[in-house]
Amino acid sequence: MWDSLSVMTIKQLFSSYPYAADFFSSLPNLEQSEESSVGAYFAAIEEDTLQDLGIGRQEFLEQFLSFMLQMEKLKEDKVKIESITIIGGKDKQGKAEDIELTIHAGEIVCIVGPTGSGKSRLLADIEWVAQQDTPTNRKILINGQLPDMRCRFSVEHKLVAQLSQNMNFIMDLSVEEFVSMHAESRMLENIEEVTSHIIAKANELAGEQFNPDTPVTSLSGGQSRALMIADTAYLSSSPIVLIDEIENAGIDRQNALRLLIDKQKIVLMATHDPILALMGDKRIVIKNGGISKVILTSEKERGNLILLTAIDRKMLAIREVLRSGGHIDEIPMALEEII
Ligand SMILES: Nc1ncnc2c1ncn2[C@@H]1O[C@H](COP(=O)(O)OP(=O)(O)OP(=O)(O)O)[C@@H](O)[C@H]1O
Repeated sequence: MWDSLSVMTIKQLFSSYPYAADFFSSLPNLEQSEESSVGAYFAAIEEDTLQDLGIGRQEFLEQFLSFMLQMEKLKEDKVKIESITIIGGKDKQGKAEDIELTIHAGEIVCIVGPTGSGKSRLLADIEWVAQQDTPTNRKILINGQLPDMRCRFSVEHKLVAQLSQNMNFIMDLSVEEFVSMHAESRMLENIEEVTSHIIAKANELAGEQFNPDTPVTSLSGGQSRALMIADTAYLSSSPIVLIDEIENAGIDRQNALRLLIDKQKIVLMATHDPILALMGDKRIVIKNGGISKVILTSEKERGNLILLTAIDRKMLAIREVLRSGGHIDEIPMALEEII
């Protein structure tokens, strides 16, 4: 199998692999600095002269496979997250935030509040595993305890997958190359199948279709978002998913959220959208930089989701007419019929 891997594929594998430098430094015959040894190995892969570094191509790749498996195992052992706890800090005026909120694996928690109130800040506190060292002075516990500090600063122990409002690609790759590189780094067997599934799902979410050979740099904001949502849903192993306003991206947001929900994960989502907010188990209300209350989604509210979804479908249909250059007065069913 290894012999059939092209030098290009091996290079792609390493450039997408976050622990490539750790792997290279675990190899023998490294008298130079870590950085130049990585360079030396890269050059040797490129020129197919690994033998000169005292390691055959097959042996090199087998060592890489076993290294990757060890890293995955380490990650699973270390990052079994059952809960996160937010311990209150202070609001923008310095008033104490009197709260201790624990969120368990499998829960979906929405964050609501006016523009500029501090929703993204709360997500950032969780992403950074804040320890009273952010403007809010909040503290985040993992499984009820102070976290292992490695999970704050190392890519290797990263707990969080984040879908932020702004998303730009800077790589010169096609959509297919981008997704399959990620799938390869996750050591999946059916890379082609997973890749085309992710691209198909992303296209379901995005309004305007794109192809596997579309360069990632030419995707629109909504298309990039759709691709990252599908990619996160199928390939991310992070136990916590943070989502900042999927509603603004012009994508099918209910479908997007359904994709991201995983019984094992903790999902936190900042939103201004009543439908998404009611799809959560509870919602954190932010006011003036602080958590002002936490509301459990009631059965009555859930019941209203049916009506809200019908209104939303109507609005989507109207938007479609608008997007395709039609007249709004052509909509057959009136909005009053729903309400
Ligand atoms: N408790 C706090 N103490 C000090 N600064 C804060 C606090 N909470 C939020 N901020 C700051 O307030 C600003 C606005 O917060 P943020 O961007 O999180 O708002 P938002 O609710 O996400 O807004 P939008 O809905 O427009 O995205 C940021 O600069 C943030 O760092």
